[in-house]
Amino acid sequence: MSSHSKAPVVPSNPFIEQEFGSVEGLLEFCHRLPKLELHAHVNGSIPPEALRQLAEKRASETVDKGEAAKGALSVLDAIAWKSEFDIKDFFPLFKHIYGLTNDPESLTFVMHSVITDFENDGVRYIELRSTPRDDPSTGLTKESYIQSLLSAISTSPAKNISVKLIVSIDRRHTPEVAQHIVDLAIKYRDQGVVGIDLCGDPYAGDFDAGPKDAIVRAKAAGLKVTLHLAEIQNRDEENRSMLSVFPDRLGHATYMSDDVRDKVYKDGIPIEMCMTSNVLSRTVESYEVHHIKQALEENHPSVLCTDDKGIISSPLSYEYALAASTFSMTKRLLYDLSRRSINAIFADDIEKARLADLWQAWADREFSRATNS
Ligand SMILES: CNc1ncnc2c1ncn2[C@@H]1O[C@H](COP(=O)(O)O)[C@@H](O)[C@H]1O
Repeated sequence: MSSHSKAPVVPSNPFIEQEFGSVEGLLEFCHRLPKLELHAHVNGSIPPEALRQLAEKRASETVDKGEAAKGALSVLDAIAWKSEFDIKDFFPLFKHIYGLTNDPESLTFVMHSVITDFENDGVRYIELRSTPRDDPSTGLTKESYIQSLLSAISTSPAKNISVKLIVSIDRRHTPEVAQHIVDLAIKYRDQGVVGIDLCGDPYAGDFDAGPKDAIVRAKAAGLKVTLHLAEIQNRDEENRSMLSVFPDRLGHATYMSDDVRDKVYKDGIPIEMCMTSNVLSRTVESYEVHHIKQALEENHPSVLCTDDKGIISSPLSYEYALAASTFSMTKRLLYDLSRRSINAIFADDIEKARLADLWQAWADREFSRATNS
């Protein structure tokens, strides 16, 4: 098996040397910086070591589950691809992971690994998202899937991170399934569910004929909504229809026509930016031309996120470091970017105030230290 790929290389330049001393200094700062993660898919965020452990455990079990293990090991192999990768190669990987994360025990293991992994990277608040699934082979239902994730959140050993759940609808889901998922999100909203996401292969499904009505109902019920929008080109009609449901945040928002971008910017809808994921899946050519550049220049609310950290191998601290290196961002600008992301969270004002205090205390220590030294 090929070895697992490394996190992206953060290039140095004179600005980085002046502001952070070195790339190591930059990475150390970005690791220490308190961060929020608002766009992370659970099954795409499983640390490779955890996936391997799960696969090895399954391989030692029944014949059928051994097949699932083989599939997952092939994902670990695929993770070493990088240079030949494309967004169309991405979605088939998940069916292999799903063969392993299909009962409460494995879901708990996975959630604990994912949460601890983000905590260890200095993430202090996370909204994890996941698509509820049935699996007749284990008796898993969409409802027991959500219950398993929520119960894993409450038993997580990670104590320095606050965790919420966004329930995802897949673009391939029928309107009935989408409505059922919204029912479940409403049912569990007092237990940690904060919103609904629309995700999945952007080449599949049809927003108007599929999940739109369910998402309108979710909004009417007071749930927050985030939509993967414009991840690929030539979806202008769909993008306009998506904006008509008043999403609270957008994922990616890469290929917006002028009128769509004008509306998104005018309405100040925060965008979850996943730079490495976009570059590796080739929906964006390079970090330098990533659309976060324009958003930062125009002061549009932008949140740095990882998307599928288990597959793309880039922790959130690296996304900050890459932004600093690419767009010459100072320590203060990185802090402000992270701090402003608090405004975009789906949790209530009490949680926002708690986080604001946490961030302020960090800044007081960090920046007075810098002034005093
Ligand atoms: C590359 N960018 C992306 N664009 C759209 N959807 C994505 C995605 N990355 C992941 N997913 C969605 O998240 C699911 C895996 O996590 P959960 O099973 O929900 O936890 C994938 O099946 C896909 O539907």
